[in-house]
Amino acid sequence: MDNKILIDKIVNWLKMQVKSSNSKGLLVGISGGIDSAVVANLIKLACPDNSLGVILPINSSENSVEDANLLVKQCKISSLTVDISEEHSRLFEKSMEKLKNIGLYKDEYSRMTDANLRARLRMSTLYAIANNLGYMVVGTDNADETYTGYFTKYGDGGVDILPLKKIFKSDVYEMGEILGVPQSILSKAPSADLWENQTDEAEMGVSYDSIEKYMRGEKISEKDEKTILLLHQKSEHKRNLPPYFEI
Ligand SMILES: Nc1ncnc2c1ncn2[C@@H]1O[C@H](COP(=O)(O)OP(=O)(O)OC[C@H]2O[C@@H]([n+]3cccc(C(=O)O)c3)[C@H](O)[C@@H]2O)[C@@H](O)[C@H]1O
Ligand SMILES: Nc1ncnc2c1ncn2[C@@H]1O[C@H](COP(=O)(O)OP(=O)(O)OP(=O)(O)O)[C@@H](O)[C@H]1O
Ligand SMILES: [Mg+2]
Repeated sequence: MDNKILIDKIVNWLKMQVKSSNSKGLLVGISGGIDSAVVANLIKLACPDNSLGVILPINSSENSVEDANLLVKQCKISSLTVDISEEHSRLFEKSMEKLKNIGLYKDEYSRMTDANLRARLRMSTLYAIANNLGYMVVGTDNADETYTGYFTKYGDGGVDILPLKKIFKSDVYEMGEILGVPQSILSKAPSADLWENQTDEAEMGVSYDSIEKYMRGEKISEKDEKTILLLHQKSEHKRNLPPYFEI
């Protein structure tokens, strides 16, 4: 589908979601990356007077905060910044200290523990703001991330609606270009920004290009196919509701 038409369709869908849920508006976390840049533009178009972008730095690089602010200017969305660096380090250190005290702490998982806590603290903060405003939290996960499970369960995955869930990353970029997203955001490598120099493709071990080809049924290398399948299988639980004991 033509990406201009896609934008109109998603904007209409967002308006319908607000109406059918009796919500007062929509908000999104703005990171300085392309997915949230596109979502911020879309919610501003759908709800010009009742949309909000929230910038949530956690010892984030100056560069990503700058890009987040640039994006706010570009799409003219109302915004606020809540720096939660201190809350993050306090909670992380306090809980890990308790684990250390009972001899259970595992240093090798420390980086991922810290990273996922960032995503979940952002989720909690977004919901605190959404509760107060009567808004819904809009997620930014795209088709590639959904398929590979490249998101934190109940972190950036903990949202009310997902406008990009079926959209490939390459189409998100094209939509970004059409919407006028700043060049610095369009040209940088996708990153969860959860630790220094993290990039999505290096961490997943496969390129977005291969993921999309695979999802379209096109031929890719055996190695990439194996990697994608493993990521998909390992993350199955994230795409389902929690299993429960049936009486
Ligand atoms: N089979 C199973 N059935 C039910 N639950 C299961 C389970 N296996 C693990 N779990 C649970 O899931 C947890 C692991 O899942 P999770 O906490 O998500 O953690 P995990 O999948 O290990 O890590 C999240 C990944 O997403 C990436 N990420 C996060 C945030 C944003 C972005 C981005 O693109 O911006 C990327 C991050 O870099 C990392 O690679 C376990 O601690 C356990 O609680
Ligand atoms: N510093 C931040 N402030 C507010 N929200 C954030 C921040 N970092 C991450 N998020 C939220 O988590 C989402 C997931 O991050 P992710 O990196 O997948 O998307 P992105 O940064 O928008 O695009 P890209 O994948 O190209 O980096 C973001 O889209 C955003 O909604
Ligand atoms: Mg990012």
